[in-house]
Amino acid sequence: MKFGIEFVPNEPIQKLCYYVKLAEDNGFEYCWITDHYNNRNVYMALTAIAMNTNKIKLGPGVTNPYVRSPAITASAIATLDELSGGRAVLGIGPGDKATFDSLGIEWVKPVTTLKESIEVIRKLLAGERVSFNGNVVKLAGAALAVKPIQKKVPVYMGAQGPKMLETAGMIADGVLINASNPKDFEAAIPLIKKGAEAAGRSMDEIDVAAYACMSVDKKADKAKQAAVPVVAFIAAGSPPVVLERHGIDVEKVEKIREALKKGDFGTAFGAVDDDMLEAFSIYGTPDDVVEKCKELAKMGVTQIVAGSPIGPNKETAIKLIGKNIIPA
Ligand SMILES: C[C@H](OP(=O)(O)OC[C@@H](O)[C@@H](O)[C@@H](O)Cn1c2nc(=O)[nH]c(=O)c-2cc2ccc(O)cc21)C(=O)N[C@@H](CCC(=O)N[C@@H](CCC(=O)O)C(=O)O)C(=O)O
Repeated sequence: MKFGIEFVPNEPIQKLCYYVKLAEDNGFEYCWITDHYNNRNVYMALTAIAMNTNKIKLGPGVTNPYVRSPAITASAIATLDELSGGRAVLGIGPGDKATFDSLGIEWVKPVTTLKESIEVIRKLLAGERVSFNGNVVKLAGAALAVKPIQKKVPVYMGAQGPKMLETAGMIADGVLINASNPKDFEAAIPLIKKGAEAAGRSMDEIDVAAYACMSVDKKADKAKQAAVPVVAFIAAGSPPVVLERHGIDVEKVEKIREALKKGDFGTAFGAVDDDMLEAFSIYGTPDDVVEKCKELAKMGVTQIVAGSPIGPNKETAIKLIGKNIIPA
């Protein structure tokens, strides 16, 4: 099992560099930085992290082809790969509607847009002069003047919907799935497999990553409390099919949604119950978390990404994961 770590760049980048270096020293292999316009810039964060680390692979987890043209993403990834000595990975997904609404961007054909974007990004990174007349993506003789170090920069897709998962199986080197519970992978992996088989690929070529809400502490209850706020947002953003899969009380989720909209975090977090915590996070002592990681491995997960909050105390949690969970 590979381990990754996710950070939202919503705190000073110098702090992120410290945490990622600590994660690298504790055996984490991947660092994923989320990409939302309202947080610190993803590529500036990745640049600083690349300059402060030596081994950990790093990349956006995940960017999207709407806020930046695929050629700009290809240029950023080639630059990151050169700067990091060949450690860049590209995590790219369809982005989210709320963001595009606030930016006045039309969310055109996400599956097609992802497919075409990944195709042209790969061509640009391979040093080709690209003319492409797709349904969505158009290029006329575009080429990069910067070459990545890696012959083939791994491309991971952020995906949750069935078509997106199938597409990831067809074209991606990895899939980053925002989920923490084996039931979600029971549903997702057959779809990825279907896409892989349709493209004549084997599942061995695909790194299936659980992009999980994780909270680790020596005290289980402290870990549980720290997971509550993140789980509230996940529950509120989960489609009905996911709530049903986990038998989550829809009324309680509606209550959380309304409270979050009003900024009433006390009510929202107070409505988070154990079913939601089980469904949408991996929390507890290192031993608890090892057991949950083993269950995910049995489902076919090959990378576990420790996502927010990581633990009540990030530094302690990173060390606990490095010492007790990664080696297990
Ligand atoms: C578009 C959407 O795909 P989805 O994968 O479910 O999107 C949910 C999330 O994956 C998406 O919002 C991600 O960008 C969220 N996301 C992040 N989003 C961000 O904006 N920033 C992040 O940092 C981020 C991180 C992240 C990490 C892991 C992860 O799994 C997701 C992450 C969807 O609705 N898909 C459906 C429908 C697809 C569709 O639109 N089909 C249409 C059009 C077909 C076509 O496009 O050609 C049709 O059938 O007509 C499906 O897959 O079946």
